[in-house]
Amino acid sequence: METASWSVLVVDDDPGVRQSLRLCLEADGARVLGVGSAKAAVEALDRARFDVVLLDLWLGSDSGIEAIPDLLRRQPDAAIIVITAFATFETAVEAMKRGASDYLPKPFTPAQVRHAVGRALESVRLKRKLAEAQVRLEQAGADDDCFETESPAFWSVMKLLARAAKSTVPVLLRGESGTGKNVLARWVWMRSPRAEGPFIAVNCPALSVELMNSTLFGHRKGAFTGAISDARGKVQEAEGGTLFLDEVGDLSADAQVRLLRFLNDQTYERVGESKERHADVRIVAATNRALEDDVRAGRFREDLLFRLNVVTLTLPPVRERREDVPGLVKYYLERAKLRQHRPELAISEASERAIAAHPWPGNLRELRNAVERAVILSPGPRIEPEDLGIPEAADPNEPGARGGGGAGEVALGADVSLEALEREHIARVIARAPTLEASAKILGIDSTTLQRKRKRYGLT
Ligand SMILES: Nc1ncnc2c1ncn2[C@@H]1O[C@H](COP(=O)(O)OP(=O)(O)OP(=O)(O)O)[C@@H](O)[C@H]1O
Repeated sequence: METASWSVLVVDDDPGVRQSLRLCLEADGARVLGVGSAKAAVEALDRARFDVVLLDLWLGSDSGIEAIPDLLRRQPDAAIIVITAFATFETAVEAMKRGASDYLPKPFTPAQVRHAVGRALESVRLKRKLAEAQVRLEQAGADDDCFETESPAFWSVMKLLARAAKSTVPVLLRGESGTGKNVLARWVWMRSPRAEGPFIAVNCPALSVELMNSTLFGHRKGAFTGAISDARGKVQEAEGGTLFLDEVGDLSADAQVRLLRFLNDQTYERVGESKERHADVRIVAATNRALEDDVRAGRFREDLLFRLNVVTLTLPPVRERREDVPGLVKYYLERAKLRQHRPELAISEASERAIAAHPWPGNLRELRNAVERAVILSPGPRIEPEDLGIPEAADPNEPGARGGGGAGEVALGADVSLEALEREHIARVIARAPTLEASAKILGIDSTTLQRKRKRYGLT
């Protein structure tokens, strides 16, 4: 079946079943490990990477179904195929809900096992290829950035930004996740008189509260346990250039005080030192939160907000710049075709309709990932909606097409797959809930399952 090295974890309390699956899959070139309990499966996944897990649903006193989330938490990109002698539709649905990718009823033939594992392996490889492509895309940055626009909302942002770029005043970029705040922060720097200086980006939520001040402002040797030598902070690294504070609302109270002082007179002190230092640094900050709410809740200093707010621009979400979508798709498509060596690939009319109807809650990031995904996945000469991972939209020329549907609407009971319904529902809940935790709560699933589903549906 496969020549490259691949691995399967068989989880079954019956040694006979483990042995026969091992023989069948090893004959095809798999590395197979058999274990008899959910606990042993978890330990195996902690120790080594597996492509496919064949999981019996009845493991003596353990329940295979219960174990699925735990197994996926360890290796989210592994495919789990559940096997059981008690095949019922309900257990299959339950297993899928918890993240299994397929279902194999006992008794099964070697051919059925090979077929199911082969399919799972293919999807695991595609998933990994997509994840790698996504990482490469995020790293590629400027190569794929497009600032042409037909949207009055985006146009006025760009016009103001171009003016602000020439000065040294702080800029605050607001907007939903994926609207391009990081990209525009760089854009400002590149068009500013400080383009020759450094661009230093700090992702504030990634900093631990304990190390936030020292990361930003540096520290003196011995200032705290682990401070084994003097260290300069990001502010000093950004001397003569621009310091970009992404998700600035996540700064600790103490770091907010230090930043406010720095914005007032460009002075600061390293942690554990009383010597006043000076740096010539322009601050660009971004947030996808309503900082005014944080001010009201006492989480963010109002005086700091006023200082950061000198030029504030709110980037419109994709649903409010729909006129740009066809141009952006064309732009992403041309580049993705070059990258993936598929110059002949075209886009179907059904895909164009689906793209126009989809709400794109993940904004530009989601749009670009969907196009890249489609260029990788599309088996034929034309990209179809399923390659993009978005639901089909009704054809207005077809008799019986539903009228009055808003952007991206998927009607209950219409000709749509359960998967499309689930995707759409998750996308909408994420778009309106304040946090991912809140979204998970509304959806009745845990945050890890939500993360996995977001990844699967490209809802980044
Ligand atoms: N001007 C642009 N042209 C084309 N694609 C863009 C542009 N801006 C952003 N993108 C795409 O969207 C992705 C996300 O952009 P970016 O990280 O700047 O968004 P963000 O608003 O900072 O998101 P987050 O709040 O999640 O950090 C980029 O990697 C890129 O694929």
